[in-house]
Amino acid sequence: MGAGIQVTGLNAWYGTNHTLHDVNLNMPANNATALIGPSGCGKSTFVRCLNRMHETNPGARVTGKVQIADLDIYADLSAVEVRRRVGMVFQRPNPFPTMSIYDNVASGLRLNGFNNRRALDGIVERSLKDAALFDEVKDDLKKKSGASLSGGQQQRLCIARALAVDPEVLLMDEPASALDPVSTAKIEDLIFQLKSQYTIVIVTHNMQQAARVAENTGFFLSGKMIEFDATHKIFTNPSDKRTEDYITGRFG
Ligand SMILES: Nc1ncnc2c1ncn2[C@@H]1O[C@H](COP(=O)(O)OP(=O)(O)OP(=O)(O)O)[C@@H](O)[C@H]1O
Repeated sequence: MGAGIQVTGLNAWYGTNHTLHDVNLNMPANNATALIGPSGCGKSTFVRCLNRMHETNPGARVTGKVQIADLDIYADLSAVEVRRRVGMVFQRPNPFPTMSIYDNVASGLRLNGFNNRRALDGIVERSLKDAALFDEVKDDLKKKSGASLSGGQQQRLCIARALAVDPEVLLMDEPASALDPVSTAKIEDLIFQLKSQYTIVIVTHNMQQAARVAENTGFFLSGKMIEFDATHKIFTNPSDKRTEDYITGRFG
């Protein structure tokens, strides 16, 4: 099951560059939340604070609180435990190119010391099915490398790899922006299905995509969360003039 995410007073810096300013946000479990806003407003930085990746940048700093279910991810869990619970998919599909499809999906579990072959077979199959890729690759699991797949298939492979360790949250940073329209539609369908099992946070520049997949949408500007509300409200009747200017294309 997915877990809700509660962010309170979150600030983030790269060195002296204060990038996120006092962000407060409540993302319900088993929903998709879309994050929109102009380039450089801090969307990626924000999602990287949700799985403690931000702190891997030299000189980077985070203050405030991020709770997943009832656990404070900075106080109660190690970074490794957080990344087990919070999977991430990036803009460019990044499968391990020389590993087989099977080994790509199994990689996270093996890294955690999980080696039961029969159980691994079951998890790899389930993860590929959940990522809507199994039928396309089932005859080549151990024969083909991750790099031999199309871009859209590679992105679904990366989703399967993220799902294999059974996370509660899936972060997706512009997961379809490098894909063609057919592959994009598949990823959007997938997000819809995955919501029943995971809480999804998706960064997107595509407002139609946000409207299609997300129950709630947050609008970032200059590192601040300007408005967070039901997606239909954000796109039809936003409360803040700056949100309205952005969604109507008056700036950005
Ligand atoms: N590794 C880094 N080191 C220093 N500054 C960074 C780093 N990554 C991002 N920044 C800065 O942090 C700010 C927010 O960037 P971020 O990538 O979070 O924005 P974004 O909204 O995701 O942008 P885009 O939509 O273009 O991906 C920008 O000013 C950016 O220059």
